[in-house]
Amino acid sequence: MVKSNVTPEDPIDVQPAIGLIGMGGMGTMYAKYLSAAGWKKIYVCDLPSKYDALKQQYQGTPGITVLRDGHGVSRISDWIMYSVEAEFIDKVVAEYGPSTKVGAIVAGQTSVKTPEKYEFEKHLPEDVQIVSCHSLHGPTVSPLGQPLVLIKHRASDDALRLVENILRPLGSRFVYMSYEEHDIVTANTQAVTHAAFLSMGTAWASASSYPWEHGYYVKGIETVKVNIMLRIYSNKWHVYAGLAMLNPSARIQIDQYARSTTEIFKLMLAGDDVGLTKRIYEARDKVFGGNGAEEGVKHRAPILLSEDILNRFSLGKPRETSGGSATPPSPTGGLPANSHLSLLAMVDCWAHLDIQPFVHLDLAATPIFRMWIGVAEYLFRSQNRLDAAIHAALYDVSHRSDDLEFVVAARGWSQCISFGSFELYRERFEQTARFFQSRFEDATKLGSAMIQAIMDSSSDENAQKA
Ligand SMILES: NC(=O)C1=CN([C@@H]2O[C@H](COP(=O)(O)OP(=O)(O)OC[C@H]3O[C@@H](n4cnc5c(N)ncnc54)[C@H](OP(=O)(O)O)[C@@H]3O)[C@@H](O)[C@H]2O)C=CC1
Ligand SMILES: O=C(O)C(=O)Cc1ccc(O)cc1
Repeated sequence: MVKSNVTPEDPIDVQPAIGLIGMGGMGTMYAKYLSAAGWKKIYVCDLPSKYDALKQQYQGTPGITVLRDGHGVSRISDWIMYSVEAEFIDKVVAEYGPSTKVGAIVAGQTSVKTPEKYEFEKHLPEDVQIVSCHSLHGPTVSPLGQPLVLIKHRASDDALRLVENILRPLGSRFVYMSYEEHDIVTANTQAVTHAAFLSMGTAWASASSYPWEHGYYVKGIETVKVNIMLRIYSNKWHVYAGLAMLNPSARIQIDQYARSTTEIFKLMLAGDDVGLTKRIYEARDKVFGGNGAEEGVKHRAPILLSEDILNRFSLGKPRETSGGSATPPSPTGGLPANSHLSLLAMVDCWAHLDIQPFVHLDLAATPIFRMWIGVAEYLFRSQNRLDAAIHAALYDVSHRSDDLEFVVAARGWSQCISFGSFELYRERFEQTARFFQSRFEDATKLGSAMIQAIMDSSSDENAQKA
């Protein structure tokens, strides 16, 4: 085996042969960083039908050799990563797994690990080691400082060291988990968070309303909601479908999210002031402070930037509101009061499932999850803002039609995911995505800048603490 403490500065004949099967968003990102670091033997492939185009694309790129298919890559590589759709992992590993080089180490980049583990165990030869991985961010986000999960499943310590050394140039933070822990954590963080944003998008699209156009969703945390929703719908549908439908824990979390949304909406319709306030306060205390919350949660610095900075990333302009500069600042920033049903339901859902989002935040947060907790925290840690949301939920009907659409959408997504049909999921996703398509380019740029600003501000804070 290649020595585990190898670096890109070592001569080519002692460097590991790195294999990448699947050259979509994630495979391409890994190829870029590993080649730039100086690894000199990187073998890549996608489907054989894309061989010529890929060869053209990588002509002259240092260290990268394009091969026709996964057999070629598997036969010569010491570390191989499958970066293909989770839906196809069975077929792809069944085909190329048996060609894996004797003693090689195999990984998958799939966002859901239960099927990957099963297929690796079924199709990889006994002498092959398994150290899987998962970058907890999309391909357009810089990997620097982001969590990169490593799963030492069937491997020696030396094999793990070698994988760490191969991947070090990404600059990510290694997080160690088992296959099983991975799927529980990502169901708690990604799957249920995506359900909220998918539902927002479907609700707005069903109401034929661009949220940045009528002036309700253009400031502060509304900006975050809109930008992240657009970011998700501009990504590949299969990424979200796979992690929601193939992860055994995800359906339970997504079902609870729909249940929380519906039950809160019923309390709103009934005008049940006491019942709604009790329910929301109990959830708040459990997740953000009070009985049952971790001590550290109550004292940590907030995640989000100031409202003024968030406003810079808005796709729209606020509606003119009455009242001049003498008007005192309102908890809603002068906009019609929003019930923030999506957030009330999120915190209620975390509370019901005994999920402690801040524990996941420190361990394995994706940028989107980090921002979603930030938004929830912004609302729930301010008594004024939370009370304004509860008051709006009960007595202000300006957002009521959006809330109704949201309830229907959340239930619809949960039901779709429970059916487990990729085709149905794709149709739902693409129907909403088509409605927003014209703004994807702007939203991707704004969203990336917003994510970077939030990441930078939290690393500044950490640096100050250190
Ligand atoms: N995008 C994201 O934000 C993240 C994704 N992931 C995970 O990484 C994996 C890849 O995702 P991503 O790169 O975004 O998806 P892409 O769709 O961009 O890339 C997957 C690539 O694999 C190709 N492929 C399919 N079958 C084969 C095969 N038999 N041999 C070689 N290549 C094949 C696909 O071709 P074709 O399109 O023709 O099917 C496609 O080019 C997924 O499992 C995803 O869950 C993990 C972290 C983040
Ligand atoms: O940050 C998120 O949740 C994203 O949407 C990007 C993403 C998608 C899939 C992954 O496996 C990891 C990250």
